[in-house]
Amino acid sequence: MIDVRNLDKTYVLHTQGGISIPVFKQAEMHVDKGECVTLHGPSGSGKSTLLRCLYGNCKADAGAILIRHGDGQIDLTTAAPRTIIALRQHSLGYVSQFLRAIPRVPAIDVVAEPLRAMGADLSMARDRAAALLARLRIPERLWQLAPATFSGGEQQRVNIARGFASDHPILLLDEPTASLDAANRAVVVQLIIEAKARGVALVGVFHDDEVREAVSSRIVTMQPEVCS
Ligand SMILES: Nc1ncnc2c1ncn2[C@@H]1O[C@H](COP(=O)(O)OP(=O)(O)OP(=O)(O)O)[C@@H](O)[C@H]1O
Repeated sequence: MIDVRNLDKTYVLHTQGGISIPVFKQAEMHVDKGECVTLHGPSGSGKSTLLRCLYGNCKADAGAILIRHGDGQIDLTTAAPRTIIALRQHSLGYVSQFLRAIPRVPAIDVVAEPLRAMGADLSMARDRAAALLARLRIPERLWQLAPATFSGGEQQRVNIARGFASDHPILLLDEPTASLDAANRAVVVQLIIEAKARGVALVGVFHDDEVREAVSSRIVTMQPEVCS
């Protein structure tokens, strides 16, 4: 589902004297259906950067990122913006660390939106959204409110519900359990295990050791590049 080949990434800080920050060189990764591959390594080793590259949010300097899309594959490093939009609509989901929702949209519609974009009808998408919000213990009285006033953990659970509501065959998870208590972490672990069983290919960063142990099919260890 994902094939990363010889990927290089260096940030260049043009506004700070052109300083270079090498992040990874010749990175390789392969993810099959039904696997959860975990990126692990010290702070600053490039886990979030690699995830952002896999979502097309960060441009690599060299190499290829092949993503399964329908019957074919798309190389994210060379794909046109409209191809990346189609890929995100149908094939590639992403749970970021923080919820970025359109203001004034009720939580239930924030969660239902990716399913609607895939063509689901409104009542089916809202039913699925409601089931996930309930599973993630968001009180029903909040469902019709916009998440802007929710607590950090509530916003993150809305974000997770949104990621798992759609049926993307690939799902990227950037520290989805960071601000959750033990009971909610357990729900997220269960959602990941169920997604694997459905054949979803997942790539995640999990700082919590127990979560990592529970969900990982394989762990890819990243080391910080040393500047010379
Ligand atoms: N937008 C950016 N511009 C310049 N440098 C960046 C940018 N984003 C990340 N970096 C640098 O790239 C390196 C890798 O950062 P990244 O956030 O990918 O690491 P990480 O392994 O996810 O870290 P953490 O575990 O602390 O979240 C760091 O040295 C960071 O300073």
